[in-house]
Amino acid sequence: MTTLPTAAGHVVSLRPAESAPMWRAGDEVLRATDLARSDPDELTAAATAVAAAIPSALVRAVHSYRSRAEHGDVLLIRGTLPETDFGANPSASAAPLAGHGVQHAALQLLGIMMLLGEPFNFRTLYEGKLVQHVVPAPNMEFTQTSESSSGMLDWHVEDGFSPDRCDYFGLLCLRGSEAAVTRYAAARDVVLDERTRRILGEPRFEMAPDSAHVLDDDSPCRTPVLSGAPHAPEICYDDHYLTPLDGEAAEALRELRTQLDAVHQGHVLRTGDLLVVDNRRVVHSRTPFTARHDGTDRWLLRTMVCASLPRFRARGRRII
Ligand SMILES: O=C(O)CCC(=O)C(=O)O
Ligand SMILES: [Fe+2]
Repeated sequence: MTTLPTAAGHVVSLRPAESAPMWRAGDEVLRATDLARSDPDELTAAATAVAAAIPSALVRAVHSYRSRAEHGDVLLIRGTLPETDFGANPSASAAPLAGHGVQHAALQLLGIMMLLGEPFNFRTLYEGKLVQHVVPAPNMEFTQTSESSSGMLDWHVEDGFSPDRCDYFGLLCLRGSEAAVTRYAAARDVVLDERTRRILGEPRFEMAPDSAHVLDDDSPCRTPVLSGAPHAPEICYDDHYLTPLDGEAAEALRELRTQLDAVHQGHVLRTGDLLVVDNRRVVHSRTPFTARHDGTDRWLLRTMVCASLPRFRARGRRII
């Protein structure tokens, strides 16, 4: 395994010999089970077989990321999938995990993400699927959702309207697009004067749910934008769904927005790349790409993780 600290985050590249035990564990699971019929708890339990086969160097890298994140709040793990044809991509985020290739990939994604906590989803998001497809969908090109393509997917955190938003999410690339750059900016990298920082730390903002959620009540919640310890600041930001409640708050938000553009890093995801993002400390976005809608489009799998076991248990279920 090679590890490469960069300004953007930490990159870990697995050699095929290191990934092979995980792939074999996945194959064994799939010989006995069709995961398309598994519920979210069964899917998670199945992925423990992959988790148990993770090479120790990767366990160490993920542990160092989750405990100190000294190389950044994003971790890129490369070489997680064998060179396989994953077939035609589905054209909706909530599509089932159909077929051996995508089920295999879902197990790798869940198996590794479990090192950070418990996978979960909102029941209001993509039919509560534990593993969602990030694929371009017809007529969704310019939306601010996982199904967008021709339009920029602007700066956001996942589910900023909810205190239950994930602590981490993982994006596993089955098929990339050279035009699609996944961009990220960490709260600890933005440079702001004391006054702006103070205003952003006050609940002078409202965050509304994004359009991907199907909700009865879509009223916004009051929130600060920056929070947490000074050495590990957290951020709750969205270009479209966050509203400042006064003029000073609006000005502070504009300064933050400028900083996100100034300090961001980016990565073009390729097959087998797993990008792990700290959703409490990082804002992300994705540049436009062209969708063909012919089954050969860019295709990622995404899952979200709750890192606090007491918080996870208090919710009482995996799909909340
Ligand atoms: O497509 C990407 O690289 C990012 C996707 C994303 O941010 C999302 O689905 O919310
Ligand atoms: Fe996102």
